[in-house]
Order: sequence, then structure tokens, then C-alpha cells
Amino acid sequence: MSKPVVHVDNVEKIFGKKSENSFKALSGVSFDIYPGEFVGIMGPSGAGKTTLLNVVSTLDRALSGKIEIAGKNITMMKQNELADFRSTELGFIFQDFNLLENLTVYENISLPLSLQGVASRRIKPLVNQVAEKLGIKSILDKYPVTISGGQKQRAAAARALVHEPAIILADEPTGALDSKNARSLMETMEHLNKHHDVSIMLVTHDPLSASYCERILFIQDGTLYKELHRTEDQAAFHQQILNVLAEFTSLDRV
Ligand SMILES: Nc1ncnc2c1ncn2[C@@H]1O[C@H](COP(=O)(O)OP(=O)(O)OP(=O)(O)O)[C@@H](O)[C@H]1O
Repeated sequence: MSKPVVHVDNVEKIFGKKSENSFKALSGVSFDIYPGEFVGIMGPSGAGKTTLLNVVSTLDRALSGKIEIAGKNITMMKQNELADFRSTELGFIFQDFNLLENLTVYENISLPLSLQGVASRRIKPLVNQVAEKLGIKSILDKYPVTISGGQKQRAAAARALVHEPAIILADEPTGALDSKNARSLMETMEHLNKHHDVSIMLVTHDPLSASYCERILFIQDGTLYKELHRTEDQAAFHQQILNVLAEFTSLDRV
């Protein structure tokens, strides 16, 4: 078996100092994501999903445990090394697109490459290639204010992919989209995963978005609660996800 692209080993995260106010947001969390996998993270509000994404994405530090991405131990890296690591190995897609309004779609997508100092003659073919994959070649000269929410999210996905990161980290990417655009974005992510071998870790509340994943890790109270593999068709997987979410609701009532 190939080496995992994300290796999380016994991670713990505590907010606040060692006093009555401290809160254990993650406890003994361990899992691997292998190259080319599409993994969803689900769980009730406050379960620790965003905290987990933040420590994996190097935006926050775990208190203990080990996290390796693309074979590199990020828990040992200094701040300046982390910034370099993020810009080369990680691709981010957030709910609110985070496109810069005074740059065109082309300029937004090329930003990670410009920041890395890639020569502009090398940037153009890379941007065109990723725009082609995401079906947004015709809007490259437009400004974000003139395009739809779905197009904005595709542009954000293109920007996340253009530097060929080891993994795409997506936090509620469909949260600001209507159902048609949400479905279309998830189909695109599924396509990128299946046909272009893009590894994806997706945090979502939405069972339909999650049903595009191959595997879901459910977390509750900061620990892994259950893991679900997609073995049947998407509709059946969607139903399995709904069943697990219903377990959380009934646990709440206890
Ligand atoms: N900076 C912080 N200081 C103190 N507690 C925090 C901090 N950030 C998060 N928490 C707590 O840690 C727990 C996990 O939060 P987190 O945001 O990871 O949950 P989540 O599963 O992403 O929730 P949601 O689905 O509502 O976004 C929550 O109880 C939250 O209140």
C-alpha cells in the first residue's frame, strides 16, 4: 500500500490554559488519508471538525500527537517553514470563496504561483489547464463581482489546485451555494478525484455533499465515533450517512 498523504496520530487539542476554562476539543484522534482518496469529515456542531481541519491544515497547532502530510512532520515545523509548506503542499477551498475582488479570475487563480515566484510564461499554461478541468475558461477575464456563486467556487477550486498540492482541504465549500450549484461543485470535485487523482479532505454538514466522498469519518466530542466506506451507489451511501447522523440526534435526546 502507498504511504498516506495525511497521517494523523493520536492528536490532542486543548483550548485555553490548564484551568477550569480549558476545553479538550480533540482527543486521541488517529487516521490516515491515502493518495487519491476523497474523505469527508462529519459530526454534530461543536464536535471538533473545524479544529481538526485547522490542525491538519497547519493553521493551528495540536497540543500533542503527530501529523504528517506528504511524508513531512508538520508538528515539528517552525512558523516560516509552515508558511512555505502551506503554499506548496496544501490547497484550500472555503465556504466564502475568498477571491480577491480587484483581481480577475485568471489573476486570482494564478496567485499561488505568482507568490511562489513562478515565471509568468509558465503560469499561463498551468492556469489554462486547471480552468479547462473546472470548465471556467470562458470567465478567466471577468472580475468576481460579475460571476455567479457557483462560478466563484469553481474559480476558488482552480486556485486551490493550480500549484498541484498534495491535498485539497475544503471547509463547507457548498455552504454558500444553492442546491444546483452545490451539486455541480460536488460533481466537479468527484471528477477531479476520480480522473485526476486529486486527494481531498472535506468538512461538511451536508449529507448530500458528503455522499460524493468515498469514506466519511464521523467525529463527536473530539473523538472519532465511526467510519463509513462507500461500497454501494451514491443514493445508498447518502442514506447510510443520514442513518449515522440520526444516531447523533438520538444520542442528544438521551
Ligand atoms: N478558540 C477557541 N477557544 C475555546 N474553545 C474553542 C475554540 N475554538 C473552538 N472551540 C470549542 O471547541 C469545540 C469544537 O469546535 P469546532 O469549531 O471544531 O466544532 P465543529 O465541529 O467544527 O462545529 P460546527 O459544525 O458548529 O462548525 C467547540 O465546543 C468549540 O466551542
